[in-house]
Amino acid sequence: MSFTGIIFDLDGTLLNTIDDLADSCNRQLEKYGFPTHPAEAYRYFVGNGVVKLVERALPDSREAHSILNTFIRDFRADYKEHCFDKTRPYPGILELLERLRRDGMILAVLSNKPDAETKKVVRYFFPKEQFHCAAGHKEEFDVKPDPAGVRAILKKLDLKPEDTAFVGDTWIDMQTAVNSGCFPVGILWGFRDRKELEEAGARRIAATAEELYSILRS
Ligand SMILES: O=C(O)COP(=O)(O)O
Repeated sequence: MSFTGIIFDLDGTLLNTIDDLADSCNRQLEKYGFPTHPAEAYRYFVGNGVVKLVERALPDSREAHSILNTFIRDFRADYKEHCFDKTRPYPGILELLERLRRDGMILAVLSNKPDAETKKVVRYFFPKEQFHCAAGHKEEFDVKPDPAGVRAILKKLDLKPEDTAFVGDTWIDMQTAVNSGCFPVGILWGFRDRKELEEAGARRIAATAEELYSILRS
């Protein structure tokens, strides 16, 4: 396969965001008097966007349902303040992106994080010219695995799905690739395991950033 463009998932693929997401959400749970969760549990709460994350973290009670929207607002405000505390790029990621950029690849990010938070962390952790486009979830699109977000990026960057790889760490990302006609590449350093990626349609799977480079440039 030779690709012209690569779209990356963000949380669990480029950045290890789990501790800041868990800390922010747990702070709100404490504030509202609900039980908190270990950071490990958030590996399965994260992936389908902020609404699902909060629904999974809150108890299934009338009281919790009634404060859902306020809770989401408070969580987002807190996360915006703390999204750089413990978050870091995974090993080898900065070098991998720089190599791909020097090779002339067109690089983009598509996250289920809200668009404002996505742009904020991408601006903070990566050089300005690294990505041709970085987008999160916007009101006008459904979240991944709906292909609308990918289609908007392909259109904006004048890329064809068959020339584009989609790289991610969850079934949601692999299904997004399948649904949009991009080539699904799974990675193993994120929040989920090989079985989940294979069952969701991953065509190749990388265990290290070096291996990912070989897959993307083979
Ligand atoms: O915020 C989420 O649910 C996940 O974000 P991601 O799409 O970058 O993994």
